[in-house]
Amino acid sequence: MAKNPMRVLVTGAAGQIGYALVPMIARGVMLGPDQPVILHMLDIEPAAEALNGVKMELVDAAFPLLKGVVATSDVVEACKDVNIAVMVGGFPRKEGMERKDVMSKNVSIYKAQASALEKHAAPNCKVLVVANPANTNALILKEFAPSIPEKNITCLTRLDHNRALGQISERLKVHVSDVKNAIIWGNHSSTQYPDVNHATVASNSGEKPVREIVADDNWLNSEFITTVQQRGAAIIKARKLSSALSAASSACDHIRDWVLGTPKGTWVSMGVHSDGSYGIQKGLIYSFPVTCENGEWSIVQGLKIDEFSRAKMDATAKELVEEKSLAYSCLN
Ligand SMILES: NC(=O)C1=CN([C@@H]2O[C@H](COP(=O)(O)OP(=O)(O)OC[C@H]3O[C@@H](n4cnc5c(N)ncnc54)[C@H](O)[C@@H]3O)[C@@H](O)[C@H]2O)C=CC1
Ligand SMILES: O=C([O-])CC(=O)C(=O)O
Repeated sequence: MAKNPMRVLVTGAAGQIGYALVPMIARGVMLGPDQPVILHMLDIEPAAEALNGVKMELVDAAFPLLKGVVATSDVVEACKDVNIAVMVGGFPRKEGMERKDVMSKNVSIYKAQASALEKHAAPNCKVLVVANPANTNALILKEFAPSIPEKNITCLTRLDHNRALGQISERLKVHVSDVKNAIIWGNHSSTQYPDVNHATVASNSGEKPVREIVADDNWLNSEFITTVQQRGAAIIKARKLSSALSAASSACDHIRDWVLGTPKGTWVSMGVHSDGSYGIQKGLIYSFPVTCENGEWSIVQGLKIDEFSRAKMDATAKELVEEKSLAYSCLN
């Protein structure tokens, strides 16, 4: 029997990530090839004409899974009964800025949209915050939408996770799908800690630790980490615009794995509210390794953390604590 359509909200849908993301959702990349969708697209009034253009293109593309499109600048209409909310709306950073430099413009959006989601989204709506500073926007959304369960509010660090896999695959000249279980700890910022201490590479003789196969701790502990941390800035330098197709694709990966589950033996990175695991302050939205099953994520437990990792995990947590107070000062 055909499934009922799921309603998927994309905010900032007239922007560049939105433009890459909505056709992926309409093609089934996010929720699977047998899951019909109704797209809810929100943007601000000055972008209404462009948003309508995106809607026209969605109609023109005749996607079999797309059962309806709502294009609006009314946040209540946009949030009505949505099952998934992908929060992209906001302002991207420009060359030379850190992601927290867009804080004052973006956190107020997340405070305002929190109550609309809380009041009008479907019960158990899953929320993914993409707009920067992603962890802190998600934290603000969580704090101003107290009736949405904490476990339903996440932020995107899957792009960083995929970047880490990509760098290892380039270095080893193996296919990226043969590399797994990297971890992004912490903030989606330049303090994030890309950790490959538990990552593996598939080979003819089974899975081998990335550290053993790369056999260059100096590279793994320095250049690899900074390349992943600075990849967003490198894309901005090259494109004069921040990453969009990779962000859209990673947002689909994040929701797909959350809803449909992670493959056995594989974990992914998600920004989720901390329950105190690995000594990270409770309540922060921090990126952890997670597995997903039956529509729920859980933090992978029991990984051995060495001194080098501990210091980096704490440094990025400290930045999140500082961002939280900066966010509240912007809201006052
Ligand atoms: N977490 C991650 O991995 C990544 C996050 N980002 C972030 O995603 C965000 C969007 O990036 P782009 O699409 O490149 O930017 P963009 O500027 O092309 O699009 C953003 C859209 O949001 C809209 N918008 C602004 N205020 C809004 C509001 N109150 N409600 C609804 N829509 C609103 C704008 O009108 C615009 O159409 C930025 O904050 C960017 O830094 C970008 C790449 C990766
Ligand atoms: O770097 C930026 O500003 C955009 C972003 O978050 C990324 O590409 O990871």
